[in-house]
Amino acid sequence: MSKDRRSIVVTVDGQSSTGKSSLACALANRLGMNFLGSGSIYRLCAYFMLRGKDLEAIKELLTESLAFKSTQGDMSVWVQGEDLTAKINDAQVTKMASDIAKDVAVRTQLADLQKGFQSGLGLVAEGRDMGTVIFPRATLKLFLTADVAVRAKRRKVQLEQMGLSPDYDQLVMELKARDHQDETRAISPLVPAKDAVFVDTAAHWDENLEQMYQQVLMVLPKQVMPKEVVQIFDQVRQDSMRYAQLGNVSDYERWWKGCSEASSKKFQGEIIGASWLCPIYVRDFIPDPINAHLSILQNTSAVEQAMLSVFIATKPSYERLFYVAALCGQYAVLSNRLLALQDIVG
Ligand SMILES: Nc1ncnc2c1ncn2[C@@H]1O[C@H](COP(=O)(O)OP(=O)(O)O)[C@@H](O)[C@H]1O
Ligand SMILES: Nc1ccn([C@@H]2O[C@H](COP(=O)(O)OP(=O)(O)O)[C@@H](O)[C@H]2O)c(=O)n1
Repeated sequence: MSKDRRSIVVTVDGQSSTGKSSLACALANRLGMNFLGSGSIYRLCAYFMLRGKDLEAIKELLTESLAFKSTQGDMSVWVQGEDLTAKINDAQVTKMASDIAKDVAVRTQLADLQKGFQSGLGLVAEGRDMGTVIFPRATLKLFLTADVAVRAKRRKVQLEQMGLSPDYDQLVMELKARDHQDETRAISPLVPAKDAVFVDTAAHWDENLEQMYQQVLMVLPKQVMPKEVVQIFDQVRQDSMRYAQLGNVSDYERWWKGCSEASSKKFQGEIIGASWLCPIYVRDFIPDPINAHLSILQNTSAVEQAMLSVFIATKPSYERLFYVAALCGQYAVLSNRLLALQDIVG
């Protein structure tokens, strides 16, 4: 069965403390998509079980009132309006979460809850089995890695910020033990999906986020665009690179004019309003507005960013939107007239 073009899911799997939840939550915000923190769901389940609640009641409670919030590089978890982030990160809940995660009844109930997050514009789902078990047909599967020493150091800082006092050596031992337990369990073990893209998160947080965002930009348009738009897009991409190398803008404009007229005829009525959207977004992505026209030609990923932004901003049907976005992309790459853009933006 082919992947459903309309359903965008980005999965972020990986070992403990590689940055799954904080990076995936920030990525979801940047993309304007829903976020699912499956690790927190296992932690909450353990937390409420320790307080005597049964699985059904926990599932109901979380379905009704679970919320994730992203705050400056960290993610917080709220249930019934209460921030439970620190409480679900203490050592007892952490160990219990990994223990109950081996239980098939727990996994089945929580799988239903997790799949329910797939609505709206798209979903970024974080956890250990998001790409392998819960969303095997995801649009993009990222798998985060980092050395255990790096992870333990980060986890120590994170827990200290929550008011806890962890010991570094103890954390290294716990991380290794939990990784081993998660990797070797019989159901849904922590393994990279066959089609996963690896991201080493040893780098700076912003750099990791940018890298993940660029991965989305690379796959998303092709995943959801109709074939004929993919062809247009590829052509724009190739030609823009060629012309950027040659520095020959006028030939490029001539080509675009013909192409644009043909597209306008083909998608008549579909492109209303599109011509002004793209310049606004491209302007936001280009750090040096004076040389924006050159940057656009030299940096084709700006076109992809523009397309994605238009997609996020307008939210109509994917088909229609990507006709618009592809044409916006052409416009951005080819128009090459900063004054005209400013005139349009006003
Ligand atoms: N470069 C980085 N990449 C990912 N996380 C980082 C980075 N630098 C610091 N961190 C911090 O590491 C901690 C662990 O990240 P978290 O998202 O909770 O990991 P996980 O969900 O994989 O256990 C967080 O406090 C996060 O802000
Ligand atoms: N999709 C998931 C997410 C978490 N889990 C379990 O839940 C525990 C806590 O997950 P977490 O993502 O909050 O843990 P960290 O990676 O933050 O250390 C893990 O040790 C796993 O055993 C899982 O089995 N499947």
